[in-house]
Amino acid sequence: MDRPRLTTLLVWSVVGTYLLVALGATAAADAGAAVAAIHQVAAVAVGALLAVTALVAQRTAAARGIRVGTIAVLIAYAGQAGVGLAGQTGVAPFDGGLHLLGGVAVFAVLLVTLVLRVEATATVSSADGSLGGSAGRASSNEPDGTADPSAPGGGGLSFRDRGRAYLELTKPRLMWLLCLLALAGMGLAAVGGATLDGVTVVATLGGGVLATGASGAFNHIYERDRDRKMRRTADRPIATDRVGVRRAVGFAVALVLASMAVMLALVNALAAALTAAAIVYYAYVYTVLLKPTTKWNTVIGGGSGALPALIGYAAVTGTVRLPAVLLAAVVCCWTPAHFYNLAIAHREDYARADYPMLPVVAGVGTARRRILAWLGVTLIAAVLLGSVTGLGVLYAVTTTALGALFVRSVVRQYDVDQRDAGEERAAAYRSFHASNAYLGAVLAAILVETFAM
Ligand code: HEM
Ligand SMILES: CC(C)=CCC/C(C)=C/CC/C(C)=C/COP(=O)(O)OP(=O)(O)O
Repeated sequence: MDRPRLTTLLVWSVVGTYLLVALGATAAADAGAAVAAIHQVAAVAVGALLAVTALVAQRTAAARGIRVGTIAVLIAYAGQAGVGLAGQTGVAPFDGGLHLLGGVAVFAVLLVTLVLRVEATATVSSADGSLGGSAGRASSNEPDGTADPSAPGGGGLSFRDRGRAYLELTKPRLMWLLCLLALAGMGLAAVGGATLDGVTVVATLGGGVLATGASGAFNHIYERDRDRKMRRTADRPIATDRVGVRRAVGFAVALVLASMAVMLALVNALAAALTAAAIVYYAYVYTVLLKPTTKWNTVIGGGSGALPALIGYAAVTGTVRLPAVLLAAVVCCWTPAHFYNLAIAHREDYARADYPMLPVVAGVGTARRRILAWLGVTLIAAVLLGSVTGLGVLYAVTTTALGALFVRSVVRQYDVDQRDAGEERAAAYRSFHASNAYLGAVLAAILVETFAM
C-alpha cells in the first residue's frame, strides 16, 4: 500500500523542485516582487514535501539508495534555503549562480532516486533482456500491403494515390514541430533585437519544409529493404513499389534544389548552408552511417533535427549565437527521450531489420532509464535556455507542467504489466505523445513570449 505513495511523493518532489528552479532561473531573476513571493511560498511547500518524502522513505524501509537519496536531498535543500535567506536578509550577498547550481543538484539527485524507486517496484519484466541481432524474426518476410508486381514504380496508381505516395515520402507528420522549432529560433532572434519580415519567415519555413521533404525521401530510398522487414514501415511508398527508386531520387533532388533556391534567393547564405547541412546530417550521417551501425544513432543523429533552431535564428540575424545553440541543445537532449519510447514499442520490428536501437541491444530497462535521464537533462537545458534568454513565467510554467506530464507518463511505463505486450506498447506510445506535447508547448511558449509580449 505504501509503495505507490512513495513513488507519487517522489514524482511531486521532482516536479516541485523543478518548478522552483525554473521560476527562480527565468522569472524570479528579473520579474517583480509577486514572482519572488510565489517562489518563496513554493519553496516552503516543496521543503515540506521533501521532508514528508524522506520520512516516508525511511518508514517504509525502501531500498538503501532511496533512503540515502531522500536524506541527501533534504540536507542540500536546507543549504539552498540558506543561500536564499542569507541573500534576502542581507547577511551575505546573494549568489544566483550557486543557487541555480544547488537547485539543479537537488533536482538531479531526486530524479536518480525516482529511477531507483520505479525500478525497484516495477512489475517483473519478461522482456527486459536485449533481443540480440535478429531475434523476433517474423514468420513471414512479406507483410501486408507489399508491392503489386504489375505496377512497378507506381505505374497503375491513380493521380491522387500517386500524389499521396509522393507526399508520404516527405514525412509530413513531423514537419509541424520542425517548423515550430525554426519559428522559435526566429523569436529568440527577434527578442535579441533583430527585426523580422514576413518574406524571411515564410521563405525559411518553405525552404525548411522542402529540405525536410528531401531528407525524408532520401531516407525512404536508402531504407527500402529494411522498411519491408518492419511492420510499421512495410507499407511505405518505395517499399511497396508505389514509387520507383529512380523517380524518388529525382523527386528528392528536385526538393533539395528548390529548397536551396528559396533559401539563397529569399533568406541568406548561412541559413542555406545550415539547411544543406541538415539534409546531409539526416539523410547521410544519420541514415547511412549511424542508424544501422551503432546504438548511439539516436543520441548523435538527433543533432540533425535540432538544426532548424539554428536555421531560424540565422535566417533573421545572419549569424548563430548562444540562444540558438541552447535551443538546439534542448532539442538534442529531448530526441532520445522522444524516440526511445517508439524504439521500445517497436523493438521487435527494429530487431527484425537488424537496427541496433538501444532497447534492442541493451534491453527495455536500460532504454527507460535513459529516457528519464535524457528527460532530466532536457529539463535542465530548458532552464538554462530560459535563464540566458530572459524568458518569463509562461515559459517556466509550461516547461514544468508539460515536463511533469512527460515524467509521469514514463513512470507509468513501469506500472503496466510488462508481460502484456499491448499494454506495454500503449504506455510507451503515451510517453512518445507526451514528448511531442512537451516540445510543442515549450516552443509555443517561446513564441508567445518573444512575439506577443
Ligand atoms: C534521431 C532522431 C529522431 C528519431 C530517430 C525519430 C523517430 C521518429 C519516428 C520513428 C517517428 C514515427 C512515429 C510513428 O510511427 O508514427 C517519429 C515521429 C515524429 N517525430 Fe521524431 N525522431 C527523431 C527526431 C525528431 C525531431 C528532432 C523532431 C522535431 C523537432 C521530431 C518530431 C516528430 C514528430 C512531430 C513526429 C510525428 C508524431 C505523430 O505522428 O504524432 N522527431 N519520430
Ligand atoms: C530542416 C531539415 C532538413 C531537417 C531534417 C532533419 C529531420 C527530418 C529530423 C527528424 C529525424 C527523424 C524524424 C528521424 C526519423 O527516424 P527514422 O528515419 O529512423 O524513422 P523511421 O524508422 O520512421 O524511418
